[in-house]
Amino acid sequence: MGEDTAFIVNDLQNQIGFENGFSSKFKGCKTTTTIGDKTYVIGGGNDESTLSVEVRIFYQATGNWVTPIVLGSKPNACKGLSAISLNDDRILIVKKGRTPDDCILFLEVDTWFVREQKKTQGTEVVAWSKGVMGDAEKPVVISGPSGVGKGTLISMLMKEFPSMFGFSVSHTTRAPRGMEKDGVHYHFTEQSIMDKEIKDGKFVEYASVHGNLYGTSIEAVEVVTDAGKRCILDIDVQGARSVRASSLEAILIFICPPSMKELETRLRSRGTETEEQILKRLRNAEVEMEQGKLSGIFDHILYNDNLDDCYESLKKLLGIDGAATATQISAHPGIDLPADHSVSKMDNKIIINCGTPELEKAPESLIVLDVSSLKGGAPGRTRGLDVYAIDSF
Ligand SMILES: Nc1nc2c(ncn2[C@@H]2O[C@H](COP(=O)(O)OP(=O)(O)O)[C@@H](O)[C@H]2O)c(=O)[nH]1
Ligand SMILES: Nc1ncnc2c1ncn2[C@@H]1O[C@H](COP(=O)(O)OP(=O)(O)O)[C@@H](O)[C@H]1O
Repeated sequence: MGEDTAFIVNDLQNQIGFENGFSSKFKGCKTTTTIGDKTYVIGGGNDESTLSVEVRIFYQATGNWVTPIVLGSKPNACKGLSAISLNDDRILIVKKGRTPDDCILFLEVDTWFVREQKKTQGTEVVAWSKGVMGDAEKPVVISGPSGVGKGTLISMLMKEFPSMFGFSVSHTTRAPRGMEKDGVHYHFTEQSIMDKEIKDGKFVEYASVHGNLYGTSIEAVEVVTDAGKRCILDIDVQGARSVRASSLEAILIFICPPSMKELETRLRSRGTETEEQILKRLRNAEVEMEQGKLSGIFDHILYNDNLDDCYESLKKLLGIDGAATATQISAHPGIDLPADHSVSKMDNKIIINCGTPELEKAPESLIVLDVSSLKGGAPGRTRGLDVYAIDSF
């Protein structure tokens, strides 16, 4: 059994004077944890309404401070913050809050996602990820050639199960079609802006498709999961390959047309592309079909011949073909963690003591966080948490 108590911030403050790494406005509350020769100082100010939790890294070997690039949604500053390292690749942060995704957070410091970002950025990178209870349903990736019916199938799913599924709104540099709305169908953007956001690590994946840039932002996926819904992504084969290699742990489905002739008919009858664009999409469709069927990227292949039949098969794959299983992902139970708490680690369990030390006779209340089944660092989310409370002892 190993035990690893959370750092006492003042000790490190005295030893290395970490005020150097923070501006004076971050005087309020900080916590630290050390992994190897790096000490991560994580802190926020006293004004909870305006500031977010900031991160600095102190290199013990050289005595240097680094301000890393911070990806993901920064949590708001608050008074009670504790940090504890898990497997040397992420730091568990516990803070005052009412629900697990509000008070249990992870700062990824050496996960696959962060290592990839460090390579791209050439500097220190850390990423915030919210703790998610249990095995939230995996995101669903739908791919297939232009005109095969991806959008139609996704619309049917969202219409029948509006509280269960949420669409990941991609960014694209292509022009909007007649009925398309910015922020609903796509975030329509410019190449230079999107290039910068990609460089800043804001995207889970991106690809150049039919001459335009398309990408899924971390935020697009987070917005859906924050609403307690299962995320659906409509992305091309290159994007699906990136997702397959990532920690997103999605189910990947490729939709095939009954024939190339029928694909052309659908594309033409949709009437949204110029002749030149149609020809380009049909040429690309040949390659996409080959990669979709043979690459091993996809978990399932569906043929969209008769639309209703294909939709029924899709629901079956997602486990929602019977009314009994068509339930919404349940909301998180509240845990109401106070600012005044202490955190320690025993094996795969984090023990959060919410007792009030000043009141000697007050019953101690423990919250136990089981981290033995953590699933990946899906950008923005770390699944597989089990949280339970022991009221008093
Ligand atoms: N990699 C990637 N591909 C995307 C994304 N959003 C859309 N796509 C793909 O881009 C391609 C073109 O999409 P679109 O212009 O809407 O045309 P459509 O395929 O005819 O509906 C399709 O294969 C989409 O699946 C994204 O965020 N990432
Ligand atoms: N099974 C089907 N049979 C006939 N037409 C279909 C079928 N599925 C979709 N369509 C039609 O084909 C066109 C292209 O579908 P869409 O969903 O826009 O494709 P994608 O999103 O894959 O580009 C639309 O006009 C749609 O109504």
